[in-house]
Amino acid sequence: MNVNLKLKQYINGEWVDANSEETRTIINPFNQETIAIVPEGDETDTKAAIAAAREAFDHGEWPTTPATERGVIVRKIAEFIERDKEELAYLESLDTGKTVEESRGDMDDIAGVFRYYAEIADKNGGEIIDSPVPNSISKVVHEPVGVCGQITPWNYPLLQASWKLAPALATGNTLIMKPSEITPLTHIKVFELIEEAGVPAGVANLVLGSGATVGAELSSNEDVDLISFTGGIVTGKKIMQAASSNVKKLALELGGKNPNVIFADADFDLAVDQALNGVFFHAGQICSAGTRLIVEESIHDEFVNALVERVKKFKLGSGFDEDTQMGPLISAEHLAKVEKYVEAGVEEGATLAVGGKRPEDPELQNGFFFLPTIFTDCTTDMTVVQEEGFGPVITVEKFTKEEEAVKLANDSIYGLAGGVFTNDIAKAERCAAKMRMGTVWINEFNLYFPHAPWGGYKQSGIGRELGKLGIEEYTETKHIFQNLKPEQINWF
Ligand SMILES: NC(=O)c1ccc[n+]([C@@H]2O[C@H](COP(=O)([O-])OP(=O)(O)OC[C@H]3O[C@@H](n4cnc5c(N)ncnc54)[C@H](O)[C@@H]3O)[C@@H](O)[C@H]2O)c1
Ligand SMILES: C[N+](C)(C)CC=O
Repeated sequence: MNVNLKLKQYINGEWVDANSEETRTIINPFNQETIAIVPEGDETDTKAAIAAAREAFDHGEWPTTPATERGVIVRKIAEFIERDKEELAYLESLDTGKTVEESRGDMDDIAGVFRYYAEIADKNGGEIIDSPVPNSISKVVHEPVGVCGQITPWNYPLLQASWKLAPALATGNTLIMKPSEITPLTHIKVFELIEEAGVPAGVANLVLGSGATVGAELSSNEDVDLISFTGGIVTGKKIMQAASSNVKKLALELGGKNPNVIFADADFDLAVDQALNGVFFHAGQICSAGTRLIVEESIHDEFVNALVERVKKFKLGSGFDEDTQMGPLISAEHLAKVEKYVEAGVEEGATLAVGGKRPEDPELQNGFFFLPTIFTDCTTDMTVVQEEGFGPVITVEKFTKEEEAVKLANDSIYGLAGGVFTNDIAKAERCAAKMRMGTVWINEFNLYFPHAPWGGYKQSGIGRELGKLGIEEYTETKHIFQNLKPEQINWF
């Protein structure tokens, strides 16, 4: 596909190179070929973008533009994403290695997010509340927070960006977006669409560059009012510290080590299928991947055998081949991390049921591939059970009693998501009520949509994206009290 992309940063309505003129080469994780050379911005580019966003917020029209008009513009972005879906899906797969079919699904989801926030942009108009004071009006209004820094990861580049861009724009904020330095292509494209939709100059800015420079400046700069971050827990903690500089509002969407509890009375084939999908989709590089299987002892062996048989038949390959089920990992660095993680599992005594190494297929040698891997005989104290590996690796633990399954599921510093498979709905509801996670799926795994909030308990994060709560992250709430018959107090 021939794509005509600007390959620049977007600051104050202009497409610009990095101040330093430095660049970064973006590579295809399937074959390590160069796919683009983009500007490598730094603190100076970031400061310029923050100044533009500050000016647009403090003196521009966007924050006071009627919400209905902002909704029209956000809806246009959704329409342009639908119009350019093939191009966007192509760029996302080129950049991340995920199958193009999956990227097409992401683009549908992304357009849906912009549509959802376009629809509710003008439905957050505040309320009149009962005042205890006679002859007074007491009203609550919602206002944009101000200048927002937004930082996204490489695994779902544009999807995670849409969860931030759409509500921020709909509510009248100005923003600076920083994508992961290794997957900037669909961000660039969507900023072209933001410009085409008529978002005024300075309102939405895109700075490309590393976390240590651009990300750190966004997090610590006192002209930024809010920082919304999606990424790893270690980075999240750094951002939390940096954001204390001016007590920024903070939204953190961090990692997960997500349990999937399979009871013996579950629909067996459904549970096997969803367990595989819940982990190996996008080669396990999903925050909510159900990498921690907790299986009732009476079906454990049969369940593991069924998983292994299916895993052996997976087709690894280019995301652009129609029969590919699983693409490569994102980078050489990440592949090395996953290998080390698997080595730790072996050293700690887990049994390797399948996978555990790079594939030997000659066609895959230039890509960052790792075989789908299943560990059995796992216990909660193991690194592979506690840490987020972010690769195609399942650990399997056994349980005999419902309370034990819930206890295992909750034995984690994370609390992003989890699943329960059973045909006993009362049991499923009991487990869901006790599982300490932002999302619990019953007889389903890894489903998300714009109307339902997304976020983590415990160290999986702070705040919520999507749904009505997703818009609240981008608004301040103000109480305005008006005395219609003021009287002197005469105290002093
Ligand atoms: N909870 C969710 O919804 C969700 C969704 C997707 C990914 N994730 C998590 O993201 C992680 C994988 O993504 P990753 O490897 O890109 O994460 P990462 O934390 O390494 O990087 C994420 C972003 O932060 C930037 N960054 C790095 N150091 C920074 C710093 N000091 N200050 C500011 N920004 C900095 C990076 O450049 C990148 O843009 C996983 O842990 C995954 O679970 C969570
Ligand atoms: C939030 N989600 C599931 C879209 C991507 C997580 O990595």
